[in-house]
Amino acid sequence: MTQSLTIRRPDDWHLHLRDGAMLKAVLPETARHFGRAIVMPNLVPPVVTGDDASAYRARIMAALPQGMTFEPLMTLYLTEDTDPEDVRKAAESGLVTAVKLYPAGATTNSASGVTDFDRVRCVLDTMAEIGLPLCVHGEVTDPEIDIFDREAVFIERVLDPIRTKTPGLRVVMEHITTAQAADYVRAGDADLAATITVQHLMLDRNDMLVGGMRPHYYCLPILKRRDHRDALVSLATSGFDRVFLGTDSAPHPTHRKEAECCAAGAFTAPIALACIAEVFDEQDALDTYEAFVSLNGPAFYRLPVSDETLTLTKGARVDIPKTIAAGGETVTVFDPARPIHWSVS
Ligand SMILES: NC(=O)N[C@@H](CC(=O)O)C(=O)O
Ligand SMILES: [Zn+2]
Ligand SMILES: [Zn+2]
Repeated sequence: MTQSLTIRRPDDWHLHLRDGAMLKAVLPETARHFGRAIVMPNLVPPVVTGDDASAYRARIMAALPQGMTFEPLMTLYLTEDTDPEDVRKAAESGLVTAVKLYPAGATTNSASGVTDFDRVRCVLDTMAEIGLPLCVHGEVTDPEIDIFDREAVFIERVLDPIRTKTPGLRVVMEHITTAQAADYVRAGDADLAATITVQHLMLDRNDMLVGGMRPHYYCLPILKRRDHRDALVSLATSGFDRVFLGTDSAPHPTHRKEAECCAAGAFTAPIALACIAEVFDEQDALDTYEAFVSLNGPAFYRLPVSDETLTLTKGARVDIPKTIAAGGETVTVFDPARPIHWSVS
C-alpha cells in the first residue's frame, strides 16, 4: 500500500556546506529538498565578520545549480575578538540569522572558538537586545570530563550560567544528544530551543562500536546510550514546539573518515527527510512530522513558513547511494542501518 504525506517545504536548521568543490557537490543534495538552511560558519578560516558572511553567501549562491531555489541563512562564528557593532550591522541588514558559539577545541574546525565566556559578554548582550539567536555547540572541552558526559556538564557549567547572566538571549541548543538536554529545553522558556540530527534519532553508541568500529557514525557530540536516543525520539515526535530538525549534515572526504584519526561528522543531507519520516512512522507520529521539519524552526527564528509544499511517499524499500562525488574525492552517505521506505516524490 502506498501512503503519502504532503507538507510545507522543510528547512534545515543546522547544516555544513563547506566551500569550493565540496560546496558544489553537497549543495544540490540539500537544495533539492530544503528551502532554507542555517549554514554553519566553521570554514578554515572561519566566517567571523559580516564581510566574511557576505562573501560566503555569494559563493553559495554561485554554486547553486540553475533551476534550484534555496536560501542560505548565514551565521557568524563567535570569537573573543568579535565586534558587537559588526554583529548588529550584519543582523539588522538581514545578512545573518544567528551567531554560532563553539567552545574552543570542541569539534571540527573550532580552534578559533571561545575559551573565556566573559570575553564575549558584550556580543551576547547586543544579541539579547536585538533578538539575534545564539546557536550553541554544547560540550565542555575539559580533558577531565568524559566524552559521553560533555553535553550534560556543559548545560550545568556553561549554558545555564550564560542564560542567567544574559536575560533575553535567544539560544538554540544544537544537535542535542542526551536526556538532560531534552529535559533542559522542555523546562526552558520561549527563548530556548533545540535541534536534533538524523543520526541521533536513529542510532545509539552500540551502532557505532559493537562488532567493529564504524567511522561514518562518529560525529560530535558523540552518539550516546539507547535511553538517551529514546528521550530524543520522544521529544521530537511529541509535537513540542521548540524543537526542530537540524541535520548537522557534515561532509568529509571518505579518506578522512576511514583514517587512523577519523574526522567527526555524518553526511546525511541526501536522505535526511526520508530517514526522519521513517522514525516518525515507526513511532506512529507522522502527524507531528511537519511541525518538526517545517513549522517549529521558522516559528522560533521568526521567519515565515514556506509557501511551497513537498510530498513524501511510502513504498518498497528505497535504494540509498553509498557515496557522492566531490571534486576528485568521494563523500560517504549516512547508512541508516535499517530499511527506509519513505522517499521524497
Ligand atoms: N558534528 C560533527 O561531528 N562535525 C561538524 C561540526 C559540528 O557540528 O560540531 C563538522 O563540521 O564536521
Ligand atoms: Zn557542533
Ligand atoms: Zn554541525
